[in-house]
Amino acid sequence: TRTSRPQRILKAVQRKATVGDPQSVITAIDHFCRHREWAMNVGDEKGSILDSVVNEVSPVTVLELGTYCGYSTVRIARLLPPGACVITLEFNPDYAAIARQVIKWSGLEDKVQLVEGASGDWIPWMKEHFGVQAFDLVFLDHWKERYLPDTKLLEECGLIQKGTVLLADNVICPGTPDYLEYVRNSPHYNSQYYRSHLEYTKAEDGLEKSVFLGY
Ligand SMILES: Cc1cc(-c2n[nH]c(CCNC(=O)c3cc(-c4ccc(F)cc4)cc(O)c3O)n2)ccn1
Ligand SMILES: [Mg+2]
Repeated sequence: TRTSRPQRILKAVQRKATVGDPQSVITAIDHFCRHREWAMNVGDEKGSILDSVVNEVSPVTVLELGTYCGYSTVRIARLLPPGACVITLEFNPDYAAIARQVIKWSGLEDKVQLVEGASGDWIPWMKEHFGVQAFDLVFLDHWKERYLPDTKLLEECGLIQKGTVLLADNVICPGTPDYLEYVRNSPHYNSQYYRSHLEYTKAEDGLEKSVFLGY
């Protein structure tokens, strides 16, 4: 097919959503991915859990690993108060280009910093480049085999401190077994599993919320 799936998602947003209305962007993407083409957005069911965690944490600085088309970026940014922001990392330049336009359509570009590149390359530069002390919330939604190494890297770089909340998508499907084992057995994290379903399907999936307790 001539266009990519992310391009078709953007087209659905431009056709169905209202500029400056983040909820209409979320609704348009969910409708398209449920009724037209599946895509790897966190989706409406797990998205509601994400919303409740964002509201509970009321973070000032958020790190999102794995932007894709910007669906969860919009979900998070729409709940942030003035002055708060989400830094989101995307590896694939084509996904990043679409995400920028989706975020712009939602009117939330002032609350979002989208960075292109690999998590492992960028995390060590976060403090210096963005003036970040530590993250209040980290949403892990990138390559599943990078969840554990990047969590350890965030710890080493001092970007996780007492009270930081890690929220991980896809801990069942596709699955992140080594990450789950780590946060559930570490004395430095208090973890809980939110059972749900893989976006737009009946397959089991869920989010794992882990609060860092300090050293
Ligand atoms: C900064 C940085 C960023 C990245 C990065 N950027 N964007 C991503 C996307 C990662 N997401 C997924 O692969 C994913 C897959 C499924 C899925 C697929 C197929 C199935 F059959 C079932 C489930 C479902 C999901 O919800 C997912 O999130 N990684 C990588 C490295 N460094
Ligand atoms: Mg995901």
